[in-house]
Amino acid sequence: MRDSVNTERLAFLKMHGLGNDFVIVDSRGRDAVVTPDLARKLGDRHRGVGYDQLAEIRDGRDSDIALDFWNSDGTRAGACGNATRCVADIVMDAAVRRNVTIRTARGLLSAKRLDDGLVSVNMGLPESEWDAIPLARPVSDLDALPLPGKPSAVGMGNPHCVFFVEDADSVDVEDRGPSVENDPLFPEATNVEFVHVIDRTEIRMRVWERGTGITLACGSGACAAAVAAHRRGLIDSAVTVRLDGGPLHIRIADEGVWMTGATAKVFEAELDPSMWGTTDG
Ligand SMILES: N[C@H](CCC[C@H](N)C(=O)O)C(=O)O
Repeated sequence: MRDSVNTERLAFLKMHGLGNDFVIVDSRGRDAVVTPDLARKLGDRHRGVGYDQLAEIRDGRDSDIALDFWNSDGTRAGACGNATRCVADIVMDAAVRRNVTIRTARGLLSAKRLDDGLVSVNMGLPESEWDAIPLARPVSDLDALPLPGKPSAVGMGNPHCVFFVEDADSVDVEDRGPSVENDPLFPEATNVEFVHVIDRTEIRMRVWERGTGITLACGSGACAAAVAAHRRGLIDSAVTVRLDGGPLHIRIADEGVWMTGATAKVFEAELDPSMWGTTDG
């Protein structure tokens, strides 16, 4: 019963990966506490804490831990690469280990600590069928969607629509993002990436995230952009994706798409009881 936890203070951790920022709630050993209502309240940068995604850590059954992801508008996300790296970071630290397995809606992911301290996660294989991404109907070519600009569709456990543009820095992301996010071609809406290729090992990307808006980085989006660029023959299998918040290193391998980058702890705090445990409609 959620009412029974109404007077408790809810501990959380704030972290970010390249400015893609997260609230992390550890619900191991108890029932899940995050609801759409709580996710929205915490996601409010004025009246709550503010985050791009909320990650709730759950007990793993066939894995070390499980993770649920929420967007700041209270919707769920099937994948979140940067939050996965952040949580992997603290879980590996606490257990004095250099690897961890994580069950997500997307499947079983594995993460590891590299010698330079960066955290690497295998985000799994991209979805390549229209109904797995998902799209609303079959298309003849995932790399030439029937939308202006002929973007690519990539599923990384969540949907991505990748536009190849002349100059990602001159795209009005706030203007173009929302209409693509909600285009009927994407029955569950989509994340939207604008990408230009610098050379075969480097691309520049800016992102509009489903359920959140502009963010400084998007890990699954960086994977999707690399997959789309690779499918088009524009890059090698290892590439640095230059995001507004910094670089992510992506390597497309037979076993999945590896994503590597920095993670940072910001603060730990407790949420006032008045913020949560209230009705969810
Ligand atoms: N920032 C996240 C992606 C969030 C995707 C979410 N906005 C969705 O609804 O799919 C990442 O690092 O992968």
